[in-house]
Amino acid sequence: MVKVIITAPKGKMGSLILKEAAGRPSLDVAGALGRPGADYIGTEICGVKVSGDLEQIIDQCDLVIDFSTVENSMAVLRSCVAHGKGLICGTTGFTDEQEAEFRKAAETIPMMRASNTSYMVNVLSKMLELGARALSGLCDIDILDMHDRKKKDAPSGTAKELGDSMAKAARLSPETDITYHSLRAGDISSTHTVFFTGFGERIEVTHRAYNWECFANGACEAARFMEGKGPGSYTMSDVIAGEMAL
Ligand SMILES: NC(=O)C1=CN([C@@H]2O[C@H](COP(=O)(O)OP(=O)(O)OC[C@H]3O[C@@H](n4cnc5c(N)ncnc54)[C@H](OP(=O)(O)O)[C@@H]3O)[C@@H](O)[C@H]2O)C=CC1
Ligand SMILES: O=C(O)C1=N[C@H](C(=O)O)C[C@H](O)C1
Repeated sequence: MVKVIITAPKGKMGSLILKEAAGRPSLDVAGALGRPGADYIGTEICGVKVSGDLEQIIDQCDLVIDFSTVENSMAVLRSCVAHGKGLICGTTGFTDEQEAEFRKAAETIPMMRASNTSYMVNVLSKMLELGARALSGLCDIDILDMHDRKKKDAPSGTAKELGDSMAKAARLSPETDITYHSLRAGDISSTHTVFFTGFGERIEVTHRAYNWECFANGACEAARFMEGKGPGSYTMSDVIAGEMAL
């Protein structure tokens, strides 16, 4: 059983992950980390005590699951490195320098950076690699991500990851061969469409999340996958590989 600490227990993602993880026999939720000073610090959510200080509780876990803010995630990363704990980070919007710090950390701790933990999105990514390999040079490739008006980052982390994996598979540049578009409006839940646009014809591939449960389920699957793993960089592709026999 993996002992986890879950951050942001009042956040849209953190609250769903906590609820899902608390009901899974494969996970033991050892604690939750809330925003210091928040009125819910010291209370219990889903039967789990919420602390405002990771240093006080981190030794009780094997792994931290963090879907919060860029600022908090950087602090969580440094704590995990200092204490030799694993980390699944689903937060998006990091700078290139911050992403490099995650990669460096993977030399000493088990690390999973995953901008999208939905099983279907990670299957979609494999399908898109095939599309990009078959169609590169024959069409334009565009990615449109649509999210609610409160989302902080654009393009989404998913759009960037899908672009990176297509570019790698088809030997393209993710910056110059793929174009990114973002719409932030109302309460749209995560929607990604990839357009392969030729002349006289076009392919559009879309993933729509109706809510955030697919991401919470995937985060818990990822935590189960991380059990017993040593230092290194792991991805959702590794998590789904067993299920897809890839
Ligand atoms: N990888 C994936 O599959 C997915 C990733 N995401 C990403 O996850 C991140 C969070 O998204 P979402 O849940 O929608 O955002 P929310 O705004 O709902 O949640 C952010 C949470 O961070 C908490 N927080 C802020 N500072 C701290 C701190 N110092 N210590 C502990 N908690 C803190 C806030 O606490 P408080 O409530 O007290 O303000 C809040 O609950 C985003 O980057 C988003 O893009 C989202 C969906 C799926
Ligand atoms: O903020 C969100 O909602 C989501 N963020 C992630 C991203 O930036 O790709 C994953 C998913 O799209 C939901």
